[in-house]
Amino acid sequence: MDPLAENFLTILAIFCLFYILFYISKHGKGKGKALLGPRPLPIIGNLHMLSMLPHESLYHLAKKHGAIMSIRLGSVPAVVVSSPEVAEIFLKTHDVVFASRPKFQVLQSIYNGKMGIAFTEYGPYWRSLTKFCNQQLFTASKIESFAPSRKEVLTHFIESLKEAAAAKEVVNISKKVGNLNAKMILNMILGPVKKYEEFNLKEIIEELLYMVGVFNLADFVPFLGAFDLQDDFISTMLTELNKQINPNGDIMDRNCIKAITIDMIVASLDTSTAPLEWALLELIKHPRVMLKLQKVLERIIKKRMLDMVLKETLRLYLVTPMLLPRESRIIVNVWAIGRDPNVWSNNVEEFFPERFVNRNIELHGHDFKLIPFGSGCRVCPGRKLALITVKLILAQLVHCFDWELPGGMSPNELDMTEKFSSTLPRKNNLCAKPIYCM
Ligand code: HEM
Repeated sequence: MDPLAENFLTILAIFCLFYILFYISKHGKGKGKALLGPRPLPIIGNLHMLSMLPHESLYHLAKKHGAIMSIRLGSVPAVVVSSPEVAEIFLKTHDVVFASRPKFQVLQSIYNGKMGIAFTEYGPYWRSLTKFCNQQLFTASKIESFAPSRKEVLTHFIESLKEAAAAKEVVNISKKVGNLNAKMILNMILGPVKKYEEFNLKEIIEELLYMVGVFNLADFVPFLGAFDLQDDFISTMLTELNKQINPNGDIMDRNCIKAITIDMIVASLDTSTAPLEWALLELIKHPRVMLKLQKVLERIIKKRMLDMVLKETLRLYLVTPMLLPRESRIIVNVWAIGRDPNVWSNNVEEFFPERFVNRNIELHGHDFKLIPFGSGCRVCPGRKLALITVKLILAQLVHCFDWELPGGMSPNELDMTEKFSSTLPRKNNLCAKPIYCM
């Protein structure tokens, strides 16, 4: 971005931040008081107050200090947002001002100098790539054109579960569902599965999510040449190869296509698997909801209950509990918003999908009570694809099978511990015995 424009946006961001803080101190609960927050220590600021699950620590701090709270991450001041009203001010009213991402040095080498979408600063380059993705890759017709490929992968998956059911085997659902989801999505991004299986991409990506920065993906994924050129995302991007994408002279070159591909793969694999695991786990824990869902799936009116189960899962188990980082150090704690009793009533901790009956809350970032995909211009561009994949897999898992826990374990004994990685998965894999029920 032009340095002048960058400076201007920074000044504007600071101005808006002060305006918002002033507005809230005048009109909010703590009328007349300065912005509250826990007292920072020298050098480390409030870092000592954050546990391995920082969204939870921030949630408890916000209960004490308010829905907008100042903290210090070392010497860096940050503002933590924990209510739908304040989230709306940052993500809608002043969206563009807070839309940039911080620069992560370590990512420069991974992306080989050319960034993709997810970690790129807000500006003409990001806008052109996002526009291209929305208009060429994530269109309804493109997603629909992969329905037969999704169906084929799903049929194999169901067959393998049927075999496990016949043999009374316990299956590692986390792993199986992760592989299925990866196959569905990678088919769409890279082309036919056989080709990338050779590179063990799933494991490479998992490692990347943990150890961002220690390898160059291109070494492991001999770029492009290995893939069949069907109408997958890569071949669509290749139609633009070396073309100028905006009047600033940015070019869609190989590195740019590579960076978008890395973004899509990293952003899609575990993100879609985690909600599936959590949803199935909650359904096993709540046979009442499981039965209700199985019954409605037998009838035509299946969509609504499935939607409600998914919304309830995404309310309680946020894949990115604090969205992706924003340059101006705004932390929107969507995990805390999902547990706000003022929004969800006192049974916030309970898995109760029926709370969505007669509540017209959608998942696309317009309703700030539930924003698992973020909101505003940085909203997740893959959300429609993710919702289609997750619903399709969940419906099959529940419609075709009952699930029994191994070793006579009761649902209440299920381990609900979260693991803090970029996608907040369960700490331990979910294992259960499928019982074919068709
Ligand atoms: C259940 C699955 C998913 C969830 C919960 C999810 C959630 C999110 C969230 C919270 C953000 C950040 C929004 C913000 O900062 O305001 C994001 C960004 C992004 N997601 Fe997803 N995502 C999912 C699946 C996918 C899939 C399937 C793809 C692509 C194939 C994808 C591609 C991206 C990209 C490229 C970005 C960066 C957007 C930007 O910075 O402009 N996501 N996602």
